[in-house]
Amino acid sequence: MFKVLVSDPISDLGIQQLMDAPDVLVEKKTGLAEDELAAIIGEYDALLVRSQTRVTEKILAAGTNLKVVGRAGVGVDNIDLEAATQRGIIVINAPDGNTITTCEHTFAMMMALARHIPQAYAKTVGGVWDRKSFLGVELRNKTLGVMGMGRIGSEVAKRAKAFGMNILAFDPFLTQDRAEKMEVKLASVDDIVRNADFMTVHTPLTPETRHMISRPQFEVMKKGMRIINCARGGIIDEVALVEAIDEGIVAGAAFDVFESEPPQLDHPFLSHPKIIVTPHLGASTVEAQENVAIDVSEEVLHILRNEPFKNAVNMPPVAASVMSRLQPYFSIGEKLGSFAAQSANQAVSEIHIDVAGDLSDIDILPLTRYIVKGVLGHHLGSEVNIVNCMHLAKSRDINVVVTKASKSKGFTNLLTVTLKTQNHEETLVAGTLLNGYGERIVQIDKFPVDMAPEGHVILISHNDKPGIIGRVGTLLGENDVNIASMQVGRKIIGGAAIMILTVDKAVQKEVLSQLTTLPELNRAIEITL
Ligand SMILES: NC(=O)c1ccc[n+]([C@@H]2O[C@H](COP(=O)([O-])OP(=O)(O)OC[C@H]3O[C@@H](n4cnc5c(N)ncnc54)[C@H](O)[C@@H]3O)[C@@H](O)[C@H]2O)c1
Ligand SMILES: O=C(O)CC[C@@H](O)C(=O)O
Repeated sequence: MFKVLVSDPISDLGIQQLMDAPDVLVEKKTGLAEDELAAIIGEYDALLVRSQTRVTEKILAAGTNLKVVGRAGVGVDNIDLEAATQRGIIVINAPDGNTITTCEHTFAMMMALARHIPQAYAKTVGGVWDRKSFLGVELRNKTLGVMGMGRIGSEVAKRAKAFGMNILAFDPFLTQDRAEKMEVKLASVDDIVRNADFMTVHTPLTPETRHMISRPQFEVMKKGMRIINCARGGIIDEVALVEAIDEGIVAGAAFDVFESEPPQLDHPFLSHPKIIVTPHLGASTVEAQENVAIDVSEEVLHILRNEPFKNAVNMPPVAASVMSRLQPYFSIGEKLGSFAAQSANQAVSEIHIDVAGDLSDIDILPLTRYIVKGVLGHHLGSEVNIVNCMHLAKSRDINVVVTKASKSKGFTNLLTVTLKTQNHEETLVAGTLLNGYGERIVQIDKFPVDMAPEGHVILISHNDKPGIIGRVGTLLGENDVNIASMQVGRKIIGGAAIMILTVDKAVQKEVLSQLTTLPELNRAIEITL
């Protein structure tokens, strides 16, 4: 039974599928301090948060059973990603579910800012009928600068067009082609600052975007600019903004987010007549909260059940079309890695992965990860997973080298894993998926073989001499080891050979030792797949 802790308020409807899952127990404990959460997290396999819980290194270190942290939302700045990656904890988010909601909030803020809605409301309900102080501006024919044309920025631009606005857009990944398709004008930060009437930011907060609008930008800014931030506090320099409003450069600002949340009571935004604020409500609609909770619950279930998942923040994204081609090879890839690691008898210094066949034209990094996980998993056990395997390999000075080729010896795809040791020994295992037969190992070192990689395998190296197969069979029989299948591979008659036996149960160490005392037999090891 998997235990899932929900530590922030998350829509019940959204997590219903987790609550209904027969193999999952969901517990809700919100408002816990770091120490309280660290004290109990060890019991849980998954943690579900919104933005309130700070998932710190301390909490992740105490989460000895933790496999996944799910963030019901986009931003993961409340989660220590590096600490999670080092521990092999997958961090997933729900990037799509609140896009429209946040875009609509941005629009609500822009319109409220243009027409002074909050200030006018406050006066009206306070008994003052003031029609003079709140002269607004139209959006039509105004220029809107959008910084960050990702999911939310693009939706904002689309709606702004419907309002008759002209759009200047800046995003390092926005091409001229895409800008034309979206009917926006590609611009620089400087163009926007100098020419827009309204400006809205939709970037993540990164070292590069932190204070991307600060004193130097305010100094050249078009007078009367109105600024909206429904992305992350800190993208716009709060202190410089207040100064720019007071100096008459900026006409007003609408902020949903703050550099530090919640802001202190004496934060200048809270009392400034030209600044309107909401308490990080961008994603707060019934629909968005359900969407993100549904998305994140689905992913958590996949991860707990060892099923393929997407949206892992601490792993590079992979297009669905690429994933569907790679996925069938994950299991054989991991088994090849594990087989090679069990077969190598020295510390590994390099994992060489060769992928030949029709997978050679796509990015095979996810498959590489499964193979590396297979190699490291033999020694590191459950500590290693596809999130931390590359990091673990690097931290152990194990070089991962990947090569690709289009020719694959007649197979649709042939995966070859070669482990190199510091004293230049090599262990090679190659495998494939055979139509109608499933996973096969087709080569071990220089020997062509044909075996299904499963269960307990005894791998013997010997000299190709008469009688050896009989002696091995007799010894195993005497020790109650039942042989399910046997294969022998050799390159030349009488030369070096290998014998691969699949047996019904694990073989005792003493039996393997006895095997090595047989004449002409050089090595006998057990490999479990
Ligand atoms: N207020 C809320 O409740 C709320 C809700 C959802 C998302 N958000 C925030 O909104 C922001 C945007 O979310 P999204 O889902 O659109 O993300 P996204 O990843 O789809 O888009 C972000 C875009 O910013 C661009 N970008 C990165 N660095 C940039 C730079 N230096 N200059 C210009 N553009 C840059 C990226 O190329 C990308 O296109 C994020 O910060 C997210 O955390 C806030
Ligand atoms: O309401 C929330 O959980 C925060 C939403 C938002 O900031 C996000 O990053 O998804």
